[in-house]
Amino acid sequence: MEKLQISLIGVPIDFGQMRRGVDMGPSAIRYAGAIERLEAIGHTVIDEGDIHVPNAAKLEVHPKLRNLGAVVEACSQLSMLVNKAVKQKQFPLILGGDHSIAIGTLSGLAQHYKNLGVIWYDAHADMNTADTSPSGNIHGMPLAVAMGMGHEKLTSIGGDAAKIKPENLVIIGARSVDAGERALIKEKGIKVYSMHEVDRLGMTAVMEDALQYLKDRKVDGLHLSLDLDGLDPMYTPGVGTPVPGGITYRESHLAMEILQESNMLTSAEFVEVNPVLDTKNATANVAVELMGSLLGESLV
Ligand SMILES: NC(=[NH2+])NCCC[C@H](N)C(=O)O
Ligand SMILES: [Mn+2]
Ligand SMILES: [Mn+2]
Repeated sequence: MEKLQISLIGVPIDFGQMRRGVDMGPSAIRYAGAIERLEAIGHTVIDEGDIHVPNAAKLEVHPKLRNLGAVVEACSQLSMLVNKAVKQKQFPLILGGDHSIAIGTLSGLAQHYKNLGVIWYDAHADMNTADTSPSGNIHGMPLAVAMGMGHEKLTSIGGDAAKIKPENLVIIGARSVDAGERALIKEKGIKVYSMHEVDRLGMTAVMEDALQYLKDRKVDGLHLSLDLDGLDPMYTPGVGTPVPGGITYRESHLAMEILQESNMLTSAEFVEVNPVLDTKNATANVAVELMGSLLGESLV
């Protein structure tokens, strides 16, 4: 296995939604031993620390985009850091924070990867715009923004062009999809392995199929965006928008191991860990264990 230079970037933001506390996610994941775990595999970790997240109350507010100004600021900074890491041939590993940060991550990656593949491991499709969102929460919008849809202040971070192509995106674990998102998935023909497919085909087939699909698309990089609410809340209770009937702990490790074996992965992010809602840091612990499987830990 290739030993990586991992650029670890924390994004302590909870402005993309309403449950306070997810801004403590990066600390919780660090306390759960992320760095030690990655170093034990043989990787080098360059810890960039946490980016500065400005006070939302002092920045632009928008009736349908909660804390717009703060999210734009944080994502712009993150985009630059991710871009810098990729330029230096490092592997960006981003710790959230709520899922709005993926706007910054994908923007930074898109400066380099012109045909980026994305695996979105999540109970949700995160593909709303201000017009379709039931909540006004930007953490439910990053995929729409990355495809070039949504408020100009969000879509223009790191350049106006769309950051990902709809046909290079694979969603795994979906089970709570809003009407507007469903319409967009249909319209764009986006590949979704919902819980139905996970149950029916099993995780091995889902992952092998997903990776073959992305290989056929000739992607030049592969990003994993893992929302801890993709797993069933019995394993990861510390998330702001839990949805029952999720992916199991074992299926998730298997998915990470298959991703590792593929040798395709070029970046990853772990989001929505909310210590305030967690029990004994269980969710951060799962995040770190999954990082281990994803980045080459072996059982024997
Ligand atoms: N990253 C997340 N946990 N997203 C949850 C989004 C929930 C819902 N679809 C919304 O737009 O508000
Ligand atoms: Mn989610
Ligand atoms: Mn999400």
